[in-house]
Amino acid sequence: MSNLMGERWRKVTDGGERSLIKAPSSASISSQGAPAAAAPAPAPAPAPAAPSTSTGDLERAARKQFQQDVTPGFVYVLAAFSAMGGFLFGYDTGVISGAMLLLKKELELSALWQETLISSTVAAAALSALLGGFLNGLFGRRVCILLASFFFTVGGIVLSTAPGKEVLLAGRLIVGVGLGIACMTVPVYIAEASPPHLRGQLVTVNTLFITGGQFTASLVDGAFSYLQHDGWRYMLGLSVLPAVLQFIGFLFLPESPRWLIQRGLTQKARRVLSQIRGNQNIDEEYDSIKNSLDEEDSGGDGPVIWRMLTYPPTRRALLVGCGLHMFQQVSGINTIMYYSATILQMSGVRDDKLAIWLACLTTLTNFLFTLLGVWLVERVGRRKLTLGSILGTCLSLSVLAVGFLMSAQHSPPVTLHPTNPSLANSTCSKYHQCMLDPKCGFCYRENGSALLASSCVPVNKASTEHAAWGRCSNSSLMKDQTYWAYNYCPTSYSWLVLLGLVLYLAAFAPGMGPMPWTINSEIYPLWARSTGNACAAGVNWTFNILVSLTFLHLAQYFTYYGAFFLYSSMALLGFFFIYGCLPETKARRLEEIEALFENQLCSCGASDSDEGRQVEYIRVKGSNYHLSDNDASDVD
Ligand SMILES: O[C@H]1[C@H](O)[C@@H](O)[C@H](O)[C@@H](O)[C@H]1O
Repeated sequence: MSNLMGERWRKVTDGGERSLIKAPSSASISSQGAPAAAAPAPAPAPAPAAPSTSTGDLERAARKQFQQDVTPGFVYVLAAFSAMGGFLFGYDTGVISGAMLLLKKELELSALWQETLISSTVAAAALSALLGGFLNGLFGRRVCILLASFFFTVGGIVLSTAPGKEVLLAGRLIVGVGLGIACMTVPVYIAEASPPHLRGQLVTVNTLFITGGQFTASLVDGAFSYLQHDGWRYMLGLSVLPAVLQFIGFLFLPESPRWLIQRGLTQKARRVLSQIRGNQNIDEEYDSIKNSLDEEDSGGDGPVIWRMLTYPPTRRALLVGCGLHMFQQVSGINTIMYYSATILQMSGVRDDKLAIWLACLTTLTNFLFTLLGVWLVERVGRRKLTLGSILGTCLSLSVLAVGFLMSAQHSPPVTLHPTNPSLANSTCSKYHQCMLDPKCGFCYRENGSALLASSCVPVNKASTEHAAWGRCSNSSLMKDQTYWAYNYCPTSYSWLVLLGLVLYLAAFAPGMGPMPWTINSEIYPLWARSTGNACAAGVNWTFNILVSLTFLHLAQYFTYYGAFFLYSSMALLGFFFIYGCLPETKARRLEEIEALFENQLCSCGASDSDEGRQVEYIRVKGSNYHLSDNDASDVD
């Protein structure tokens, strides 16, 4: 279990074999591989002895040199083709909201069918992400990505040609299976093919493509919303194009070198490594992967998930990985994306078409701030980026909640009680002010900033765009500055809600959006990587569905501001979790990262101050020693 020390082997040019790899923090040194709970408080790392300093310098110089070598363009092509999986993820999850507006009219879908069509994809994705872990280990990353693009293609064709809702459901399920496999495989494949100094950036590009897919979906939704008949077929079917492109691309792209080495296909692995590293010397990287596999102690026999749970470093990594995905979802990103149209309506955008186009602004903002994340990830590191992001997310959610609270407290009063026989039975008649009640809407006239003749009326069950009866029941009656507000109330605090929305996206998108995917792709040792990512992706989709299905009920029983305060408290909890448990993985080789989880969870905050500190190990006649424990003359 020598890699418990974070120790790895390097071949040096003079033919001697020396290990002088930095350990993650002083804590892991003091424990010397002993169970972390028993480890004393970490002592400051002693200064390395002279001989190792020079070799350490060599090591650093070599690493710097490696980073300065021009990275071959091939790795970018590989990342871009892989990230098309991310694009399809974003497109297929994003496009359905616009398609549903047309579908429900054309196929006369009940609320239950609408919900089923939307959530079936997410549920299928949750299950197939778990299955993807198994497929990844068995067939490799490349085959899994090919499989995912095949599912996306078939799903897209089925959806665009569906004669009825049952076939539509089948299409959505097929797309969901593709989604689950792609979302867990793509980050792993990119991480395994990237050089360490670019890994964070290239894996984060995958999330950039997710948000790019969501943005494209909102544009396509906007464009085809004018095509009332069959517009949804184009919306749902367009995803076939990138899926086919990815499939063709992957016929020519190589398998992950790390998976090949794990399967014993070493010659092939060397060939692939040379191909993706261009003219660089691959011996060092090859040896490091090979040695880490040879030294790997996967905690005994049994299914991988069992071995992960019974081996403390992987158990901790799994907890961190799944926790990150859980906090990503419970801080409400998908509610915000879904709810942005309403937020915009609250701010006075009443025209439906305009609201659709403005919703593109939300997805564009998400995309642009994810781009900021791509830029920041290798500069500030994963830990600081995620911490800053979740703190900002927590604060902006509070701004949103306060915005909703103020709007509720200054809700416009009901001034007109129209007489209608059905009114007597309706809960809407009991309200004295505009209320967010799924059964009622607010019909009013506006004169400048004054609201006149305002009444609370039941919503038309067939279309929430109109009231069940009265002035707001028909567009032709709604002249003379008469408006129908459903799901929102006219308010003068809409600016606060809008500010909260923009701040939220600016804070969430660079960190909490991409980092759970990026970090999960790098924290597990090779033997546990597919399973770890599969579980984490499963957690992501499970909480995604939980949060989106509960939002409306939450809002109903808990009020809108209550729901956002709840998300904000979740984000605060997430901040403490990340502060305590997430170590920095920036610029480390994948093979070094396991060592970061040797210490007890929730000791990572302490390692902030250790950043940049280099502690070196040497291999001495078959044993591991910290250099300071021994006479430097023992060194081989
Ligand atoms: O990382 C992504 C991204 O941030 C998306 O915008 C969001 O919709 C997904 O649920 C999430 O996993």
